[in-house]
Amino acid sequence: MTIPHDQLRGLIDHARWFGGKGREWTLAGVRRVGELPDAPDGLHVTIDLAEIAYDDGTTDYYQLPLALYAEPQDRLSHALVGEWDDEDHGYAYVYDALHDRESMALWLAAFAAHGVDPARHHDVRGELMFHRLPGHDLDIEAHSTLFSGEQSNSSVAFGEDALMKVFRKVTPGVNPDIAIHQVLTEAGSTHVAALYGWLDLVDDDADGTNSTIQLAMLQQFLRTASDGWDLALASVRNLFAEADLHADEVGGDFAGEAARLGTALAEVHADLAEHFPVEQRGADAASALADAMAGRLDAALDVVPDLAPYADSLRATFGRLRELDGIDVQQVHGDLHLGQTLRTVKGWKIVDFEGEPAKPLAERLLPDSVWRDVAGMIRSFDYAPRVVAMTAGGVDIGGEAEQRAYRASEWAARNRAAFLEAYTAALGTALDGAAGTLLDAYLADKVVYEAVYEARNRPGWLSIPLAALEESS
Ligand SMILES: Nc1ncnc2c1ncn2[C@@H]1O[C@H](COP(=O)(O)OP(=O)(O)O)[C@@H](O)[C@H]1O
Ligand SMILES: O=P(O)(O)O[C@H]1O[C@H](CO)[C@@H](O[C@H]2O[C@H](CO)[C@@H](O)[C@H](O)[C@H]2O)[C@H](O)[C@H]1O
Repeated sequence: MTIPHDQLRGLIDHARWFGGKGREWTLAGVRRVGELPDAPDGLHVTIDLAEIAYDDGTTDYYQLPLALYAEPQDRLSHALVGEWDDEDHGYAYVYDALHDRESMALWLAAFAAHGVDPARHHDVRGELMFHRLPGHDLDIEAHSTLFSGEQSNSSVAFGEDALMKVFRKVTPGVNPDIAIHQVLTEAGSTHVAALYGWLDLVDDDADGTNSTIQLAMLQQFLRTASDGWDLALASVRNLFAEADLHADEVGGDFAGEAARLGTALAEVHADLAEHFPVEQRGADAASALADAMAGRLDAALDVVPDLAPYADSLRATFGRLRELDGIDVQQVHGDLHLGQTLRTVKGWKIVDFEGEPAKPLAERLLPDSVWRDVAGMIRSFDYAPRVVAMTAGGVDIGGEAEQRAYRASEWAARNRAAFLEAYTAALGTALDGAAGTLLDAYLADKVVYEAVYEARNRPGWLSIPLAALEESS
């Protein structure tokens, strides 16, 4: 019997990493693409690809690492996907392998055994290829722990040594997260976690050609790092707790960190400009970009009708971009926000160079303007105080909500200014007319993207981008 679709549908539908929420879809097929070598008796660790067909005719593929046990595993009851008569391995109790230390140990061992020697890149099934960069000995005794956060992919830490990110939505081609981490690691950048390795699926197409799907990456685990988003929220809470003090007078002021983030981003942009193509594009590129942004707005209006009152003003912002003589483009992060930054004792690190999860992979490695990343961070400086203000709750005694809104704006403006000043100073650029127009357009495009993202993933937070639009209208 092949894999029963109804059991997998439940897994996919409820997963945080499933990007098709809010759309009509069917599970069109499930294909086994790999199996990890050296599993003990009674266990098979497989990788399947689920084909999701949407009612608009488009298709996505999601990676499902599974653990097929001959016997039920009580310790994994929380990760049970179902039980069925597996085509390859007979009757099996099937679990999400990322929750299972036995299965993850096999993944790590495969990186250790097959990754470094090109002659041994191939796994026993001949489709999975484990790669490693030299310079780090993996701790193969380390136990795995699955991250529980809000993620588009799934991350598993191995002790204090390594972090493996398993890409969920996969597509043939180069994954920017791997490509960019490889370049920045080899360039000695101090602002990323070093890349240790990655896993490819070499897929034989029906016409006999090969295409590679990148399934996972393994990197340095920044175990003691603090998430930039959490640090920002803590700083806002400090400010809100001191009703009569300003941001610069409160202990947890974030402006120094915002400035250091600006410098870190500038250094990453400089490294990316050195190692990936840089182009100066003409007026056509500016107008094409404006059209793309306006197109995204039109599509967003169908999903979030609440955007309608702001549509004219947003279109005017994109219209100013259309008038520019040209734009400079290079490799950028593509989806930067505070949740993609980690504060370590050695400074800020930037993570997750995969770009915007909603975009096709091929588009995400295309050069873009650095102002896209700058806008992403600035939107995050706007989000953090609004989230704290929104969740502060309680009865509004004596205009507390109004006071909090005022202080939220103060926090956002202070950190935006510190970040921008440090960023432009480090690169020797200025936020002149054209750059200002670009930044405004990217800010508008991001707020539209956020409205759709929140409507689909966190409807309770849709008010955040809408409030930002209201404030600037
Ligand atoms: N090298 C690392 N060490 C420690 N934590 C990390 C590392 N890379 C990412 N993280 C944390 O893991 C979480 C998910 O990482 P991310 O790359 O953003 O995944 P996704 O692509 O699923 O969004 C984030 O909260 C991030 O702070
Ligand atoms: O981290 P991802 O690449 O999956 O990015 C997506 O999810 C983000 C939320 O986790 C989302 O970011 C938005 O919410 C953040 C707070 O949770 C906020 O700091 C960002 O400014 C805001 O855009 C991101 O847009 C989305 O692509």
